[in-house]
Amino acid sequence: MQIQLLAVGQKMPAWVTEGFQQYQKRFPKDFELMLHEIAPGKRGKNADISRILRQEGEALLAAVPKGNRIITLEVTGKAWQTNELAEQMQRWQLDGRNVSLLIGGPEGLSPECLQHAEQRWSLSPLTLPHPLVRIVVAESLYRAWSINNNHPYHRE
Ligand SMILES: C[S@@+](CC[C@H](N)C(=O)[O-])C[C@H]1O[C@@H](n2cnc3c(N)ncnc32)[C@H](O)[C@@H]1O
Repeated sequence: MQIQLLAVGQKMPAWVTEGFQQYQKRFPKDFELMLHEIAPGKRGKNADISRILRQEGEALLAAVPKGNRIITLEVTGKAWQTNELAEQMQRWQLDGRNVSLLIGGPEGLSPECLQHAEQRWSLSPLTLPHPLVRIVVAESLYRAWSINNNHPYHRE
């Protein structure tokens, strides 16, 4: 299966790119984690934030391949424990569709993105900076994958 990580934010510092790739490269060929970055809107002095949010949301949704399961990353989403995430991953695989995980920009995700979500995933009750979110997501997915595949990465 393919998991597409769709994130608002480009031109990340090297530590973010390296951190994400550290985990991305560990997945086998039949379980691909792909990153698709969306350009953030320009937030000038008098920027119309609701318009920017809507445009970022449109760009995110336009990048989702038809039929994918959409899961939004939200502070107020469901906080899965690692074994629960591993179970979710098994369900996603049985379902046969690929998955798109949506990460918002500085003001979060647009209402349209939230409406399209089949599931909402929270990593923590803390609001995390969006560059960090993609790394934590990649590591958490890799850990869940390792549980489902009896790989020694995860230890109880
Ligand atoms: C800087 S945060 C946006 C904060 C914004 N005020 C909000 O409430 O959504 C950028 C993005 O990172 C993701 N994010 C941040 N913290 C998160 C958490 N604890 N769990 C899941 N996603 C998180 C969300 O997708 C969010 O849209």
